[in-house]
Amino acid sequence: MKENYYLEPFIKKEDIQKKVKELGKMISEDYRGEELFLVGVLKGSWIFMADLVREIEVPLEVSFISVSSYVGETTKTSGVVRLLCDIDKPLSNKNVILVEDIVDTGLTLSYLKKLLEVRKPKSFKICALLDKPERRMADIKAEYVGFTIPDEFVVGYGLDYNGYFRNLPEISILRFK
Ligand SMILES: O=P(O)(O)OC[C@H]1O[C@H](OP(=O)(O)OP(=O)(O)O)[C@H](O)[C@@H]1O
Ligand code: HPA
Ligand SMILES: [Mg+2]
Repeated sequence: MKENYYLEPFIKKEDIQKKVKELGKMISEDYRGEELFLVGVLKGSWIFMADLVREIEVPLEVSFISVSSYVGETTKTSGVVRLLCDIDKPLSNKNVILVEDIVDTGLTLSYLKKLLEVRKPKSFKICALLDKPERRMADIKAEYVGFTIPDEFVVGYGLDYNGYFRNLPEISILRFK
Protein backbone atom coordinates (compact mmCIF):
# COMPACT_ATOMS: atom_id res chain seq x y z
CA MET A 1 0.00 0.00 0.00
CA LYS A 2 1.26 3.53 -0.88
CA GLU A 3 2.32 5.61 2.17
CA ASN A 4 0.09 8.60 1.33
CA TYR A 5 -2.06 8.24 4.40
CA TYR A 6 -1.97 8.54 8.17
CA LEU A 7 -4.18 7.10 10.90
CA GLU A 8 -5.87 9.29 13.49
CA PRO A 9 -6.80 7.43 16.70
CA PHE A 10 -10.58 7.31 17.10
CA ILE A 11 -11.98 4.51 19.32
CA LYS A 12 -9.65 2.89 21.83
CA LYS A 13 -9.39 -0.87 22.30
CA GLU A 14 -10.75 -0.61 25.88
CA ASP A 15 -13.78 1.39 24.72
CA ILE A 16 -14.56 -1.18 22.02
CA GLN A 17 -14.32 -4.00 24.59
CA LYS A 18 -16.64 -2.16 26.98
CA LYS A 19 -19.19 -1.51 24.24
CA VAL A 20 -19.12 -5.12 23.01
CA LYS A 21 -19.80 -6.29 26.58
CA GLU A 22 -22.79 -3.90 26.81
CA LEU A 23 -24.19 -5.13 23.49
CA GLY A 24 -23.78 -8.76 24.58
CA LYS A 25 -25.60 -8.06 27.83
CA MET A 26 -28.46 -6.28 26.05
CA ILE A 27 -28.87 -9.12 23.54
CA SER A 28 -28.71 -11.75 26.31
CA GLU A 29 -31.48 -9.98 28.22
CA ASP A 30 -33.67 -9.51 25.13
CA TYR A 31 -33.44 -13.19 24.13
CA ARG A 32 -33.54 -14.83 27.57
CA GLY A 33 -35.21 -18.26 27.26
CA GLU A 34 -34.68 -18.29 23.48
CA GLU A 35 -31.95 -19.47 21.12
CA LEU A 36 -30.09 -17.29 18.65
CA PHE A 37 -28.72 -17.67 15.15
CA LEU A 38 -26.06 -15.02 14.50
CA VAL A 39 -25.10 -14.28 10.92
CA GLY A 40 -21.83 -12.41 10.46
CA VAL A 41 -21.27 -10.37 7.31
CA LEU A 42 -17.80 -11.15 5.95
CA LYS A 43 -15.26 -9.95 5.96
CA GLY A 44 -15.70 -6.82 8.06
CA SER A 45 -17.66 -8.34 10.97
CA TRP A 46 -15.42 -11.28 11.77
CA ILE A 47 -13.49 -9.76 14.69
CA PHE A 48 -16.56 -8.07 16.18
CA MET A 49 -18.50 -11.35 15.86
CA ALA A 50 -15.75 -13.33 17.63
CA ASP A 51 -15.79 -10.92 20.59
CA LEU A 52 -19.58 -10.44 20.67
CA VAL A 53 -20.50 -14.16 20.86
CA ARG A 54 -18.32 -14.50 23.96
CA GLU A 55 -20.44 -11.82 25.70
CA ILE A 56 -23.80 -13.46 24.89
CA GLU A 57 -25.20 -15.88 27.44
CA VAL A 58 -28.08 -17.53 25.55
CA PRO A 59 -27.50 -20.67 23.42
CA LEU A 60 -26.49 -19.68 19.91
CA GLU A 61 -25.31 -20.86 16.52
CA VAL A 62 -23.05 -18.87 14.23
CA SER A 63 -22.95 -18.63 10.47
CA PHE A 64 -21.47 -16.24 7.93
CA ILE A 65 -22.48 -14.63 4.67
CA SER A 66 -20.01 -12.94 2.39
CA VAL A 67 -20.80 -9.83 0.37
CA SER A 68 -18.72 -7.00 -1.03
CA SER A 69 -19.35 -3.54 -2.45
CA TYR A 70 -16.28 -1.44 -1.55
CA VAL A 71 -13.74 -2.75 -4.02
CA GLY A 72 -10.12 -1.62 -4.44
CA GLU A 73 -8.51 1.66 -3.38
CA THR A 74 -11.71 3.54 -2.59
CA THR A 75 -13.67 4.90 0.35
CA LYS A 76 -16.87 5.03 -1.77
CA THR A 77 -19.31 2.20 -2.34
CA SER A 78 -19.60 0.81 -5.86
CA GLY A 79 -23.34 0.81 -5.16
CA VAL A 80 -23.52 -2.81 -6.28
CA VAL A 81 -23.65 -5.42 -3.52
CA ARG A 82 -22.29 -8.79 -4.66
CA LEU A 83 -23.16 -12.02 -2.84
CA LEU A 84 -19.90 -13.97 -2.65
CA CYS A 85 -20.90 -16.84 -0.36
CA ASP A 86 -24.28 -17.69 1.18
CA ILE A 87 -25.23 -18.99 4.67
CA ASP A 88 -24.86 -22.74 5.12
CA LYS A 89 -28.22 -23.36 6.88
CA PRO A 90 -31.93 -22.52 6.51
CA LEU A 91 -33.19 -19.64 8.69
CA SER A 92 -36.77 -20.80 9.19
CA ASN A 93 -37.84 -20.57 12.85
CA LYS A 94 -34.53 -19.01 13.91
CA ASN A 95 -34.05 -15.80 15.88
CA VAL A 96 -31.62 -14.22 13.44
CA ILE A 97 -29.29 -11.36 14.32
CA LEU A 98 -27.25 -10.06 11.41
CA VAL A 99 -23.88 -8.86 12.71
CA GLU A 100 -22.14 -6.03 10.85
CA ASP A 101 -19.06 -3.92 11.51
CA ILE A 102 -20.59 -0.74 10.04
CA VAL A 103 -23.76 0.67 8.49
CA ASP A 104 -22.66 3.42 6.11
CA THR A 105 -24.86 4.04 3.05
CA GLY A 106 -27.00 1.12 4.26
CA LEU A 107 -26.97 -0.49 0.79
CA THR A 108 -25.31 -3.69 2.05
CA LEU A 109 -27.76 -4.20 4.91
CA SER A 110 -30.78 -3.29 2.86
CA TYR A 111 -29.71 -5.92 0.27
CA LEU A 112 -29.14 -8.52 3.00
CA LYS A 113 -32.38 -7.78 4.84
CA LYS A 114 -34.37 -8.38 1.63
CA LEU A 115 -32.39 -11.53 0.85
CA LEU A 116 -32.80 -13.08 4.31
CA GLU A 117 -36.30 -12.05 5.39
CA VAL A 118 -37.91 -14.12 2.62
CA ARG A 119 -36.35 -17.19 4.27
CA LYS A 120 -38.91 -16.78 7.07
CA PRO A 121 -36.85 -16.47 10.25
CA LYS A 122 -38.82 -16.38 13.52
CA SER A 123 -37.38 -12.91 14.13
CA PHE A 124 -34.81 -10.69 12.43
CA LYS A 125 -32.63 -7.95 13.91
CA ILE A 126 -29.42 -6.17 13.04
CA CYS A 127 -26.46 -5.51 15.32
CA ALA A 128 -23.81 -3.09 14.01
CA LEU A 129 -20.75 -1.94 15.92
CA LEU A 130 -20.66 1.38 14.04
CA ASP A 131 -23.37 3.52 12.48
CA LYS A 132 -22.61 6.43 10.12
CA PRO A 133 -26.11 7.93 9.65
CA GLU A 134 -24.99 11.01 7.65
CA ARG A 135 -24.16 8.87 4.62
CA ARG A 136 -27.35 6.83 4.52
CA MET A 137 -28.83 6.15 1.06
CA ALA A 138 -31.14 3.24 2.02
CA ASP A 139 -33.85 3.30 4.69
CA ILE A 140 -32.34 0.85 7.14
CA LYS A 141 -31.75 0.86 10.89
CA ALA A 142 -29.87 -1.47 13.19
CA GLU A 143 -31.66 -2.43 16.43
CA TYR A 144 -28.33 -2.73 18.28
CA VAL A 145 -25.66 -0.09 17.62
CA GLY A 146 -22.31 0.28 19.35
CA PHE A 147 -21.14 3.75 18.31
CA THR A 148 -22.74 6.42 16.11
CA ILE A 149 -19.89 8.07 14.19
CA PRO A 150 -19.44 11.09 11.90
CA ASP A 151 -18.82 10.91 8.15
CA GLU A 152 -15.21 9.69 8.28
CA PHE A 153 -13.66 6.59 6.73
CA VAL A 154 -12.58 4.34 9.59
CA VAL A 155 -10.33 1.29 9.70
CA GLY A 156 -9.25 -1.34 12.22
CA TYR A 157 -11.02 -4.02 14.29
CA GLY A 158 -12.11 -5.78 11.08
CA LEU A 159 -12.70 -2.66 8.96
CA ASP A 160 -10.45 -2.29 5.93
CA TYR A 161 -9.24 0.07 3.28
CA ASN A 162 -8.37 -1.90 0.13
CA GLY A 163 -8.05 -5.04 2.27
CA TYR A 164 -5.60 -3.56 4.79
CA PHE A 165 -5.81 -2.49 8.47
CA ARG A 166 -8.35 -5.13 9.58
CA ASN A 167 -5.82 -6.43 12.13
CA LEU A 168 -5.49 -3.17 14.09
CA PRO A 169 -6.98 -3.63 17.59
CA GLU A 170 -8.33 -0.05 17.77
CA ILE A 171 -10.46 1.95 15.31
CA SER A 172 -8.79 4.89 13.51
CA ILE A 173 -9.81 7.50 10.96
CA LEU A 174 -7.96 7.06 7.66
CA ARG A 175 -6.72 10.40 6.32
CA PHE A 176 -4.93 11.07 3.07
CA LYS A 177 -1.97 13.48 2.88
O1 LIG B 1 -23.56 0.56 4.37
P1 LIG B 1 -22.64 0.34 3.23
O2 LIG B 1 -22.27 1.63 2.52
O3 LIG B 1 -23.12 -0.71 2.27
O4 LIG B 1 -21.23 -0.14 3.83
C1 LIG B 1 -21.08 -1.10 4.83
C2 LIG B 1 -20.48 -2.37 4.29
O5 LIG B 1 -19.27 -2.11 3.59
C3 LIG B 1 -18.20 -2.85 4.14
O6 LIG B 1 -18.04 -4.06 3.46
P2 LIG B 1 -17.16 -4.24 2.13
O7 LIG B 1 -18.01 -4.19 0.92
O8 LIG B 1 -15.99 -3.30 2.18
O9 LIG B 1 -16.64 -5.73 2.31
P3 LIG B 1 -15.73 -6.27 3.51
O10 LIG B 1 -16.63 -6.47 4.70
O11 LIG B 1 -15.20 -7.55 2.98
O12 LIG B 1 -14.67 -5.26 3.78
C4 LIG B 1 -18.63 -3.09 5.57
O13 LIG B 1 -17.98 -4.21 6.13
C5 LIG B 1 -20.12 -3.27 5.45
O14 LIG B 1 -20.46 -4.60 5.13
O1 HPA C 1 -15.79 3.78 7.10
C1 HPA C 1 -15.63 2.64 6.59
N1 HPA C 1 -14.47 1.94 6.79
C2 HPA C 1 -14.26 0.71 6.25
N2 HPA C 1 -15.14 0.09 5.48
C3 HPA C 1 -16.32 0.73 5.24
N3 HPA C 1 -17.36 0.33 4.52
C4 HPA C 1 -18.27 1.28 4.60
N4 HPA C 1 -17.83 2.32 5.34
C5 HPA C 1 -16.60 1.99 5.78
MG1 LIG D 1 -14.47 -3.30 3.28
